Amino acid sequence: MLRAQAISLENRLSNVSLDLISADAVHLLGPNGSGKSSLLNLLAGLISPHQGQLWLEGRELSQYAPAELAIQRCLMEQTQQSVFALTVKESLSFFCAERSLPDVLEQALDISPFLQRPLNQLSGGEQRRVQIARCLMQVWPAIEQGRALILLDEPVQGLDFSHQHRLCELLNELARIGNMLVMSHHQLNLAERYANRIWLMHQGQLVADDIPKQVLTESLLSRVFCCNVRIVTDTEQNRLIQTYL
Ligand SMILES: Nc1ncnc2c1ncn2[C@@H]1O[C@H](COP(=O)(O)OP(=O)(O)OP(=O)(O)O)[C@@H](O)[C@H]1O
Repeated sequence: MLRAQAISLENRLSNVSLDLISADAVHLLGPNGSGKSSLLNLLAGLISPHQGQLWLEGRELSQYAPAELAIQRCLMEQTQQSVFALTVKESLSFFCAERSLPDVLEQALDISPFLQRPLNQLSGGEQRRVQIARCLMQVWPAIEQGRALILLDEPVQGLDFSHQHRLCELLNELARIGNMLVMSHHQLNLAERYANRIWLMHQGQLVADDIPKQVLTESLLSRVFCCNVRIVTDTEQNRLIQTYL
């Protein structure tokens, strides 16, 4: 379990309290600048709150040694550029020692066709898929045991629709076996379909923490995103969220 109690970060986050439990698949939503990346960095233990406290499995997050955290929680940052001219394979082994790519990652992320190619010559979406694989492989033994904390900042950015769905299916499966997942993004319909809980940020505050049906409402989304939002239901009773100015 990960618990944040009244955490604040100067001018970025204000008085955020939340609990993340085993098997949670949380989608973190909110307008640009609302504090999503800041919150993920705090939950990862990369920065410390100016006020409030964070606990991971009952222990203060600040008490964990970096090496201890590195085998239990992973954070994929929104922008991550390789400074080395490595192939995809070299890049994966550089970050993940001798581990080979697990089959479930390969099935969802389709990386093997470009394993021998230089990372910096891949398309944006292909690079993103490698970045996700690298992040998950960092904590793969913990993931297999269902005790990892997986934090992903905009992992679907740049992915085509098929890979967006395949990634969300994979992540939900990892959550189902006990891992804790938080992923930020801007795709309301993905959150509706895949989140078991949504955290909605607005101006540095957590303004909603609930199941998709409670958070994804026309009135709340319109207010937070300053946009018109319409929710329609198709013939199979799926809710589809439309946005327009
Ligand atoms: N390192 C930093 N130091 C000071 N302020 C920062 C820093 N990084 C971000 N901010 C500010 O903190 C606020 C929250 O930024 P954050 O990156 O957390 O938002 P976000 O919700 O992830 O946005 P986006 O959807 O654009 O990625 C913004 O006003 C931003 O300008």
